[in-house]
Amino acid sequence: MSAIVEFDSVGLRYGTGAEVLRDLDFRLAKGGFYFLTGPSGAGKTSLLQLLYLARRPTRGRIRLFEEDLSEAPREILPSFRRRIGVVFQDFRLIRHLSAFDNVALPLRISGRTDAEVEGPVREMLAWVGLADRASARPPTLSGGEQQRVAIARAVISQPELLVADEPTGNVDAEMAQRLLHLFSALNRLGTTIVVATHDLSLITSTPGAQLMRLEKGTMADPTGLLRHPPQLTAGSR
Ligand SMILES: Nc1ncnc2c1ncn2[C@@H]1O[C@H](COP(=O)(O)OP(=O)(O)OP(=O)(O)O)[C@@H](O)[C@H]1O
Repeated sequence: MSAIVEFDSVGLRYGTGAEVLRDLDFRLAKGGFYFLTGPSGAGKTSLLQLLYLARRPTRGRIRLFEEDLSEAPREILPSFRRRIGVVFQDFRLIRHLSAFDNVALPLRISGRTDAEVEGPVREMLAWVGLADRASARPPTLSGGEQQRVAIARAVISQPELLVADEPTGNVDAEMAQRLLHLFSALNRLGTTIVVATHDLSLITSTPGAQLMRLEKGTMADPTGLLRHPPQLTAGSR
């Protein structure tokens, strides 16, 4: 089985509190599209933070990109993080950079020249409906506009794994569908997608996507599909 993510008996606690994630055992297939749902406080953001290596589990093992990273030295984590695109719930845009420069950042970090960055960034800003806001700085953008910049930044470098925390929470239904098309297009190019959302319309309009549901820190997996996902390849749906 080709898994991009494997959780084995994973638990997470903050400080000395009770575990907020418990006994997580699941695999995500390379090239899959997953929605993560569950009530507020169920642990969705915490689980995503484990996925994009912002936290380490307090118990169990996590394999990502076929490497066991549970106890990997901190110095090697940035090289893995660069393979992951993240849409944070609170956007985390760089305030003093324009929308254009925020979106360009991952490409510049990977060594692209200004000439190579220009076209893709303009195209991506146009796709998320912000062609005319390229030079605006985040504090002058609305919440929905900031969210779209954050999404553009996360997908621009076609990461192997995209992790998005409520990525359509601040946009209207039409824009939410448009952003979902962007995720689906990225998925067809091979990116594995994990989206935490409460928005059922996103889930029902994405055929082939799988649903993960967290309840009080544990994963419901009644069909067993998360432990034994079917083989998926890019473009298979
Ligand atoms: N930094 C932290 N320190 C201590 N407890 C935390 C921290 N972050 C989250 N928690 C607790 O962990 C539990 C899970 O929170 P988490 O934010 O992961 O849930 P969620 O499902 O994403 O919720 P929501 O849908 O409201 O965003 C909650 O009980 C929360 O209070």
